Amino acid sequence: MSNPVVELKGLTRSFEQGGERIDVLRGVDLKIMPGEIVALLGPSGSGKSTLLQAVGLLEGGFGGEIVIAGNSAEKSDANARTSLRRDHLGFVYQFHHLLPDFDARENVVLPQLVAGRPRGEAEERAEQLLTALGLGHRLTHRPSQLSGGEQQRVAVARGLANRPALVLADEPTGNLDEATSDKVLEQFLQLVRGEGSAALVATHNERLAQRMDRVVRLHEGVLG
Ligand SMILES: Nc1ncnc2c1ncn2[C@@H]1O[C@H](COP(=O)(O)OP(=O)(O)OP(=O)(O)O)[C@@H](O)[C@H]1O
Repeated sequence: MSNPVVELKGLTRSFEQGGERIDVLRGVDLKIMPGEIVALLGPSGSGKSTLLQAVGLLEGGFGGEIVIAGNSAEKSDANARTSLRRDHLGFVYQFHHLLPDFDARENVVLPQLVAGRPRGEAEERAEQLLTALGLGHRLTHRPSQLSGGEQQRVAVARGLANRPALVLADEPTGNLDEATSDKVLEQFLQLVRGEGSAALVATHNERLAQRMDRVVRLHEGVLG
């Protein structure tokens, strides 16, 4: 049997606020297998973003163990963690964070160049992903020339560009109206399934969560 793409064992995280300690994550256990799409539900402030930041290896300060594709993050130095992130993970945020001075295609090309892919191949991949998302006619538009839904679809293409084993998505459609949100999420799920990637998708939205393979709920610092 293959390795889980991510395994969390007893993950903890506390913050100090006004001299008071808040235990946000109190021992989170989670295992995601290749190709599995998991919805992470929980009310505002329950720690969904904090959990995604842990898995994304973007911040320290966590207790417990994070294993990405068989590699323990705790046992890796900063360079090895960067490689783990680059080789295995993709990110889609609620607000797209696209580079404003670059067009849609270039926003999807750049992370591939950083990962060492030749420009020609990177452009081909960017065009393929953007076309699959219905943006074949928007390749040379800059973010400011795109609608909110279009911007978010470019962010989806960028998150998938390097064929990550696991896509981490934090409220990927949270800033869109309901109809657009449904459409973008449907395209996101279809593309992730087609690519065979796994995904961990934080959302408040129970209805959208039901479209995924499995739902986990964050409540009082643990997953139920
Ligand atoms: N850097 C920080 N310093 C202090 N407290 C923090 C920090 N980051 C998060 N918190 C606290 O941790 C708790 C969980 O925050 P988090 O953003 O993970 O929740 P969330 O479930 O993603 O919420 P939302 O759905 O509103 O985005 C909140 O009470 C928040 O105030």
